[in-house]
Amino acid sequence: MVLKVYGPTYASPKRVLVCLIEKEIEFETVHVDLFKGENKEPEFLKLQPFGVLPVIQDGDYTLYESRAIIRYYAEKYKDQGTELLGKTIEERGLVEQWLEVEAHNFQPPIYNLVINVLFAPLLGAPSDSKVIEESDQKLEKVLDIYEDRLSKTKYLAGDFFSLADLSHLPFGHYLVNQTGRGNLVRERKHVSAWWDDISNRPAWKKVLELYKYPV
Ligand SMILES: N[C@@H](CCC(=O)N[C@@H](CS(=O)(=O)O)C(=O)NCC(=O)O)C(=O)O
Repeated sequence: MVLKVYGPTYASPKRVLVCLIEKEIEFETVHVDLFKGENKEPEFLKLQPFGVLPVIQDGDYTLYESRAIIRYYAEKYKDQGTELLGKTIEERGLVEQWLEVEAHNFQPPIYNLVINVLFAPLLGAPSDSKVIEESDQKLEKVLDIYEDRLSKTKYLAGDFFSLADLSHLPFGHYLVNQTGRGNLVRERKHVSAWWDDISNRPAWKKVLELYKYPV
């Protein structure tokens, strides 16, 4: 049975897809239409009770939460494809640290901008200007910390590409290309060079080619 990834056009499922391609793991995708509410259907909720994407089915093994899924496959296929977890426990610690930073400091403000700058106007919903302003301010501070870190090491966990860098791709793509705030990256020399490096990796370009973002 081939691994099934439910999504796949949305940002968090793309985090899983790019990891599977880097690890040279075969998979199929199952489209779930969020705009039609298919993620709230009883059948889907049996797989993912929180009603969000992605979820994977690998034989009789089911897993959700994109960062849990990429950690699982990066470990399970440690010796296949791109090495993504570092070579020592100290490097692994830094990979985990920056994975958490991405989840708790990088993605949330970008998610708020995607909802309020990108989706709200499309759906005829009101945008929250206070949330937009707070998200811009939070991102400035976060990216200043990234600029300092990336002035010392080529990648976030060290001088090697890892799961931590990979995890930034789906929402970094929104930030740089679709929120009108790409300048926040471009104004920071090391962050800009890092973004160009990781977003030009063949695996990510393949994800963008095969699975278009919904907007
Ligand atoms: N922490 C979850 C977040 C999943 C999530 O919020 N997915 C969004 C799609 S995306 O924002 O990641 O592109 C979703 O399904 N949203 C549907 C909904 O919120 O009803 C993960 O990383 O898997």
